[in-house]
Amino acid sequence: MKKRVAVLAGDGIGKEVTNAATAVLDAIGRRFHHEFEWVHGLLGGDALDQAGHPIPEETIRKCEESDAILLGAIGGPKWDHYPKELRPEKGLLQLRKHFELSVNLRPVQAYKTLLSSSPLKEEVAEGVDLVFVRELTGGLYFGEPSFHTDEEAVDTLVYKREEIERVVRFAFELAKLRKKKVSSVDKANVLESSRLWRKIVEEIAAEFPDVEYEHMLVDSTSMKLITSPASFDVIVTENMFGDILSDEASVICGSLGMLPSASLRADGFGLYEPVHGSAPDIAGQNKANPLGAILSGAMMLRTAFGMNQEADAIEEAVKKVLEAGFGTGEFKTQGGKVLTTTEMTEKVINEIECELVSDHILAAYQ
Ligand SMILES: NC(=O)C1=CN([C@@H]2O[C@H](COP(=O)(O)OP(=O)(O)OC[C@H]3O[C@@H](n4cnc5c(N)ncnc54)[C@H](O)[C@@H]3O)[C@@H](O)[C@H]2O)C=CC1
Ligand SMILES: CC(C)CC(=O)C(=O)O
Ligand SMILES: [Mg+2]
Repeated sequence: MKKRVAVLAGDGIGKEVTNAATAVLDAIGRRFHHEFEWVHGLLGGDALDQAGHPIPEETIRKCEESDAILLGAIGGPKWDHYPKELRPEKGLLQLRKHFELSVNLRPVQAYKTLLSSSPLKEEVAEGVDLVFVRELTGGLYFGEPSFHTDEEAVDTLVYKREEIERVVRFAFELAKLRKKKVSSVDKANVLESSRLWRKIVEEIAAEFPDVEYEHMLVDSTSMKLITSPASFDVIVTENMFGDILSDEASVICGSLGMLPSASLRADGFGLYEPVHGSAPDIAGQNKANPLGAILSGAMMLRTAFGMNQEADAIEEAVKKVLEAGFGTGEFKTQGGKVLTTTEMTEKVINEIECELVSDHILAAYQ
């Protein structure tokens, strides 16, 4: 099956981890007889430098003509002084808005072999398997007016009923397929938008009597994510809270570099990217953990193309490499082996190709 994927590598480690993801997906293509056509486009600071805009028209067109979007990361100090409309981050926000990618899934899983790398006690991190369902195209990141002068600064937080309904319903549907628990996170003791959010959660919860739900305030949620992360199943929340809490939760499994994500439109079209940013502190050093990007590739296979077996193959390969004690430099590996980005990518590809050999052997004796 041939699939066309727009690849927007972006800035900093975005390029390194996206190369890793496409190399792994090519290995999957060889094993399962799929062809991926990679259509490269500019986004972020790189686009600003080369085309004068953080999201050129041509990039939008390439994405429109593709079956899915694979993204690295954007931004960096080089572009921080640009006016807000030209900042790399604005390019990413416009992309999300243009494609109406309103539901952002960020799964967090504790890998047994990485428990010792978690800043949490092993018994606290163990068994964590939760997913953030984050609203992605509303709230503070998009509200107008938004400006600052030397004397004042304004950001606007607006949520429309339908924006809340869409993401909350998605969270309940997802919980039905998992452990049947939704934690809705807001700041309803202070914010009007959170009060509407809470009301809508109650309405939608009534449609899902078999799903348990709770309302939680964002401040105490940030504490509970650290003290009892395994108590969560599906966490649904608005744009900024989801952004912050998911970075916090990433360290449960030892590194921000491990977390993948999918950003989905109502019809299933999606963008797949690791949760982390462009990491200017390690960019260009072949140090970045590529697993968040590689696992985002697995999410793409499963969600965009219905390639479940292929997605499983990537996730299994990642698990095996971690179980063998390999990790990238940011892990506090205890006696494990530290790999570069390219070495880690090769290890994952080797696992996939090793299975290819055994598939061939099995086929010969069928
Ligand atoms: N989706 C995106 O493209 C995002 C872009 N950004 C942008 O990235 C830039 C840097 O932001 P930061 O706050 O530093 O966040 P960051 O996520 O880039 O980095 C935070 C810390 O985590 C480490 N880290 C991140 N990804 C890693 C990986 N794959 N392997 C190993 N270590 C990793 C970095 O080295 C750094 O110490 C900013 O310009 C920001 O706007 C930030 C978040 C998301
Ligand atoms: C870079 C921003 C636009 C958003 C962000 O940090 C994220 O979506 O994780
Ligand atoms: Mg973020």
